Amino acid sequence: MKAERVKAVPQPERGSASENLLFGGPLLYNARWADHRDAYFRMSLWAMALQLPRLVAFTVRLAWRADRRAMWTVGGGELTRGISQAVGLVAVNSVLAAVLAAGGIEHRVQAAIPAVIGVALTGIIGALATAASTSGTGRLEPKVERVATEMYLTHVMKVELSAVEDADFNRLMDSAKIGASEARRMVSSCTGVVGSLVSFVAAAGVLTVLHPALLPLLVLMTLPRSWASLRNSRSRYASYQQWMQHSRAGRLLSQSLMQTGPAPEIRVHGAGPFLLHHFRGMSETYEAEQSRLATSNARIRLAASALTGIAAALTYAALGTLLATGLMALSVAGTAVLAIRTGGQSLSTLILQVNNLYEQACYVGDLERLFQEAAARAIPVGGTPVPEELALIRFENVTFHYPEDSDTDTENDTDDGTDDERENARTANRPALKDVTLDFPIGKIVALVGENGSGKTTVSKLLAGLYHPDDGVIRWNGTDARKLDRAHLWDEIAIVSQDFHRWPFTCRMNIAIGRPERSLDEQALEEAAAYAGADKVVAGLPRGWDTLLTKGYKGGRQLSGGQWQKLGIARARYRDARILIVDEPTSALDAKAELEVFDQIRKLAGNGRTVVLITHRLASVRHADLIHVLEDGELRESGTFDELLHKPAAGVFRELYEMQRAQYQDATLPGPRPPADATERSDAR
Ligand SMILES: Nc1ncnc2c1ncn2[C@@H]1O[C@H](COP(=O)(O)OP(=O)(O)OP(=O)(O)O)[C@@H](O)[C@H]1O
Repeated sequence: MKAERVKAVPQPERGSASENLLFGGPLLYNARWADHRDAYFRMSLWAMALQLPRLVAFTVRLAWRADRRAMWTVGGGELTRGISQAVGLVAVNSVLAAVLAAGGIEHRVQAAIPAVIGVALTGIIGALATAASTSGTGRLEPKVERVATEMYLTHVMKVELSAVEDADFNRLMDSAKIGASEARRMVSSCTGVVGSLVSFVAAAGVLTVLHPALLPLLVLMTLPRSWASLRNSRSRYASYQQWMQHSRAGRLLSQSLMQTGPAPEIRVHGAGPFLLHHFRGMSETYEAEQSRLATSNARIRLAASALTGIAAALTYAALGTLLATGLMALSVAGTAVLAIRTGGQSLSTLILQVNNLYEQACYVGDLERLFQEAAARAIPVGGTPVPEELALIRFENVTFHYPEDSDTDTENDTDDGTDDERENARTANRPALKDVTLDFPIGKIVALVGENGSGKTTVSKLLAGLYHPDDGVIRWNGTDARKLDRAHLWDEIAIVSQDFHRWPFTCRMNIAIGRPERSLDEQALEEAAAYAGADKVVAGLPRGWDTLLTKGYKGGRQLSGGQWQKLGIARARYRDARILIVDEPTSALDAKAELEVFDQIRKLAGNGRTVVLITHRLASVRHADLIHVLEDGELRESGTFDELLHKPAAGVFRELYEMQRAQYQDATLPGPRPPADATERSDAR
């Protein structure tokens, strides 16, 4: 495919050529979305400043959880450092006062000695405190990140599937993930703030004692830079929020070039240069945003520097006036200059650290928000236990829509949209299941058949408790599935979905992960593998059960699609649940393996388990106890294989079956394949 030309001047609000071509439109979170949904964009600096203490407290709680001792070391170290700096400044003042006093030089030097010792001691104490704080921070930071990440993962792991599929929740997950690592950095920013605050307070105290007018001037000197830093942090954060989806898509492109999965297709289809070209296109669009940010930041900094310069000139002019008018002694002026320098430095560090803290707090705020959002969308814990003597699961008038993106523009639904847009909106809002009533008798094989997109997998996902109906109810022996304890419900279910996960672990773990809480049971593993025909796959691997099933790692092996499918079935078998859902279990299997698998599935139902079989191979559902036929999200017919085939008026099932049968009837065959040795003999002749 010929690559599209990427626009020289990217126009983010309309989307770059790459975004439009590959992702169907701009990937920015737009202002409308931000206005309505993200309070942080509407936040003034003042409002954020009010939030800051709460977010600092949140990080301190994380640090407390991670390592209390290290936290005390850091806090104590920073406090000691600041105090020693303050005492040092007072000692310097005493040294200067003694040296510049009247009298003989010998006498003056002697008088200064205790203060000099004080300066040295405070220096040593300050250095020791800094060392303690540095080592404490080094210990604390990785632990805080680990604790924050663990909390993040724990929350994410517990949300409903609908949240995981939601674009807004994904955005929050992205931002909060950064929050977990920013929490780590926030620890050192917090310690930096404590340290520089104490130093500043010390210098400010000394300065106020020297002359009260000097303190406001010192503060004035640093105000412009504080404003500039905070403003820049805020615009960086806002830009990140807006461009996050874009960056994720750019990473997706670069990662596809590095991953083993798409590697063969990328090579054979020559998609590499195409992807690289669009990676560049996406990056260039983002670079334009970064340039905009840099220019705006530079302008703000320049204005702030000019204002700081004016304030510094004012401060030193005031000091000169005090000195010239005799209102301040020379020794005091010397200390004042030192205090202004120390105080100024502390204040600059303080501003830098507060600025860091502010930026980090924005992300940590997202982490906190994720915790709240995840808690609101968490899978409920507890409920009615699943009935012991389960006889029937019934769908009663079930209607279900897949959750829509909250960012999806419903304006398309209005009269202003084009016909295509209205058609798209209509399709997007169409229910995946419409007023479906059907039964799953326990201990039987129930097949779900129908054309692509007819709703078979959706039925199985609702049955598995991954979603709840919008209308109607799913009853387990009469109890609404919503009321059932979801952990119990899932305990009853094993699922082999069409895209079951191929774990990049050993062969053993790829099956054992079907029941991760159970300690490894080698015999059960062997049985599950034999059940699915995966025993031959294991036997053919260089390290048997211990073979790593992923390419790109030392000793890693890749399996064929059919071999993977056997492992997937073995995994579900190892789970040993009462209800087994198999979605296209044999699509990648050869004819012999397919027959064997269906035979095994039948035997399973014979042992009192329920098998829900989703397949397009209609001949394979011959032995099902009950077949449900779906079309466009609606149940068209139900019955046994014979009932559906021999209905007086042909239904969907018979129509589909006839089509498949016709494909085989066209072929005229000369006879069965002769035995292998007979073929060889005839070839020899
Ligand atoms: N996660 C999802 N989010 C939104 N829509 C979905 C999702 N999964 C499926 N759909 C839509 O729901 C409808 C039913 O899909 P479903 O996967 O249940 O069909 P199916 O009968 O299993 O199809 P197939 O035979 O192709 O596997 C389709 O229109 C599909 O596009």
